[in-house]
Amino acid sequence: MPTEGQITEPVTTPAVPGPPASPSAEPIIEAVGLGRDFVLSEGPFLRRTRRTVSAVRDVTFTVQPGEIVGYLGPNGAGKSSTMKMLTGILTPSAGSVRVAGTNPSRQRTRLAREIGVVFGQRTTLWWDLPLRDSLTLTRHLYRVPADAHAERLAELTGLLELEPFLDTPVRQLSLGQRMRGDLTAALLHAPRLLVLDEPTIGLDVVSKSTIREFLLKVNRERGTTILITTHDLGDVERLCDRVMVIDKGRLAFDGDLPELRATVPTPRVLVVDLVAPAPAIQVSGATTVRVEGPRQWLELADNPARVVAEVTREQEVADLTLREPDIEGVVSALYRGTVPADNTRA
Ligand SMILES: Nc1ncnc2c1ncn2[C@@H]1O[C@H](COP(=O)(O)OP(=O)(O)OP(=O)(O)O)[C@@H](O)[C@H]1O
Repeated sequence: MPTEGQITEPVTTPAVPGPPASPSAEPIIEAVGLGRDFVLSEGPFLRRTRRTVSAVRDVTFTVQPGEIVGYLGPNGAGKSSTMKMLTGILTPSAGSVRVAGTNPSRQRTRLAREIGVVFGQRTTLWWDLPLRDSLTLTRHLYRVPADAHAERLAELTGLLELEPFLDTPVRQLSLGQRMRGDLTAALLHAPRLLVLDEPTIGLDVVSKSTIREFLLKVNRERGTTILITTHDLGDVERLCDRVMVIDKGRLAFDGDLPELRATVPTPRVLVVDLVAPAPAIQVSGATTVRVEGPRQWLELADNPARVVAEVTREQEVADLTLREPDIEGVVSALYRGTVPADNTRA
């Protein structure tokens, strides 16, 4: 079904994918002071008032070729509005954006050669056609040469295990199968940039894992840059070199996962399994925060090696696990606004 993200004009495409990105390359995305307002009419007829909602405000960032960047934020934060500006669906109200050397809203056809877009909640495939026919139509839309199409389709079919359902109408595919089809359609013209809006939404753990591993492979082997919005922090942990967090339209964080963890003082936790239940362990440099039978949880304020040495010297230990700060806790603290909004690179 055509969606607002679907490309409706035929475009030409190079026959072979470009080489992996070099570190000195130009940014593939460059947003400077990007903003988007919506004017809403509210209230009863004849007494309508106009209100302006700033969905995106003064957002500045660059993405380099070959990066995998997560674009996170709570509901209504401005993620989709940003994605729509990057893909040319919306025109910015303020600032500027360049994507793959184009002005997205003015050069949609040129941009379409360079990017692939997947919206997890919608499909760009033809609902009533078998997946194979849908992908053939995509080939014509992008004017991919037949031999290059056959080669890429074979490669993507192998990687995403599409063979068993290539001849099934799209409407009969499971969500996970459809998503694999959508990813194939988005990549058949070998774009340099893949923009993904919630690509794992509603999928089971196996399908999520298949898609994550596939995306990593595409990034590593083809150098495809990936920008992904997701509410699934498993996607972030497995895929993203870098995350940006947007909140109330503004960029609240831009950095890598260790930097993100460091924004919230969440201690590391040592989980100790004793051979038998015992009173709460007392060691310097750690606080026992929970005891359940033989298992105890110690929040570390000190070097784990020193605490582990002391615990094992004084207790009969069956097993030990060191848990890094939970990324989910860090992100929800950011969403709640308990972290100062000055953690951006821009
Ligand atoms: N077409 C529109 N008209 C009016 N307001 C809009 C429009 N699109 C978005 N908004 C408003 O802009 C703000 C940001 O919305 P946006 O869809 O970009 O958020 P989001 O981060 O993608 O949210 P979600 O995670 O729920 O998809 C919200 O307040 C939303 O109501």
